[in-house]
Amino acid sequence: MINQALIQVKDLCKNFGDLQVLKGINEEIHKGEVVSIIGPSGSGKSTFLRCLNLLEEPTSGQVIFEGVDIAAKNLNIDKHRQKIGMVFQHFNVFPHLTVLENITITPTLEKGVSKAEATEMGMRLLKKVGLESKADEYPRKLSGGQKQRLAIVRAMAMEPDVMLFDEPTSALDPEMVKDVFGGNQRSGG
Ligand SMILES: Nc1ncnc2c1ncn2[C@@H]1O[C@H](COP(=O)(O)OP(=O)(O)OP(=O)(O)O)[C@@H](O)[C@H]1O
Repeated sequence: MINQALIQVKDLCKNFGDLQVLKGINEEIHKGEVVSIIGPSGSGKSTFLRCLNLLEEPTSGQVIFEGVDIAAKNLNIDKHRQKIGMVFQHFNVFPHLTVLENITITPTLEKGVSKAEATEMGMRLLKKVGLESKADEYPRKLSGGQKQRLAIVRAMAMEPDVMLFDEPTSALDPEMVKDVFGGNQRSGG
């Protein structure tokens, strides 16, 4: 299909008990777009992102990813999640693995990439974000911004179709985002 949206969100609602957090969201996101979701604390930004990879189950509505409804019974949710890189609010890097191992572990375990190939890709990604000299350090020795960059390249190592950042955009260095991802930027409230 020509110009099909990568992600289509249709009338998405999410309640936690009596609390209505998402009240009928409609949105389309296309390949190459960089979209920011802006809103007050507690307004549902994380909940929205988590609905996109079914970390939260929507109360109603649909999320269509690459033309497939992610709630479809026959959808392989693990395969779906592999296509979506997620950078969590507190970066969630593995403290017991080195910086390089943080990047190589998932592609080798989940995608069958060889250790040598994963290492080569890991070093390439670390170079891209200026962390190649930290490859053999443990994350506790990294600054907050460096941990963030590690979390980003770790997600990118799975070569996802989409990257979701569940963190304040103010914490993201716009130049770095542009450099690493390119793409068109768009903000949505
Ligand atoms: N698992 C849950 N159970 C019950 N309530 C929840 C749950 N997760 C989130 N909420 C509530 O849903 C609302 C939206 O939370 P969410 O984390 O999506 O907000 P946010 O916009 O990402 O906030 P912040 O900017 O502070 O990170 C909040 O009132 C929160 O307390």
